[in-house]
Amino acid sequence: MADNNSEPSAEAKAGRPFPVSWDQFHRDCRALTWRLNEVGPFHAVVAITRGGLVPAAIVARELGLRVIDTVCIASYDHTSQGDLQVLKGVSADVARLGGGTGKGLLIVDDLVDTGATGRMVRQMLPDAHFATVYAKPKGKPLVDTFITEVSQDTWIHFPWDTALSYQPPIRP
Ligand SMILES: O=P(O)(O)OC[C@H]1O[C@H](OP(=O)(O)OP(=O)(O)O)[C@H](O)[C@@H]1O
Ligand code: HPA
Ligand SMILES: [Mg+2]
Repeated sequence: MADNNSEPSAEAKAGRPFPVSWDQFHRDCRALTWRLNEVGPFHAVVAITRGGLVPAAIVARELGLRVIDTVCIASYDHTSQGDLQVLKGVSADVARLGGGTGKGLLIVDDLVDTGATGRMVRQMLPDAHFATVYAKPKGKPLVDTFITEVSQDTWIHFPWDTALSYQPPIRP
């Protein structure tokens, strides 16, 4: 935390860190796919970029899906949430596969936090199945299938955003 007169650091604002390794992420994606396998079959995967690209690749591999589209949305600059920007919507081919409402399509993202991103994609594809690997309580009602819930004051550190570094001992 910074001194009394200045803003708390981004890390402090983000609360508890929850680091996720590549191994853990892969295992959680596989667990998600086992659940999705009970719900499908799906015509195609729609990944919410960029974070959804990594689980979408793993889920698509496990479910034997080769049609993968993206919805490109940006809102966070590291831990600061800004206005949502839709940079690209669903492609015409995949929208047609989902009959215009997303029926039979699988939307994948790494997590829901406030739910703002998920809400926007649900408006585009109301009948699609929405899956995330992690969910915080505010966003959870928007998701059809997820694997791990973390508290709202937790910040998930994904392996593609982090690197191994020295940690000082708890007792100096
Ligand atoms: O539920 P919300 O509060 O909307 O937050 C969740 C979204 O935030 C992150 O994306 P971000 O906008 O950081 O872009 P990125 O995927 O490119 O990192 C994350 O990947 C989710 O898509
Ligand atoms: O907890 C989070 N971790 C990484 N990116 C995020 N975007 C929204 N919430 C998070
Ligand atoms: Mg994202």
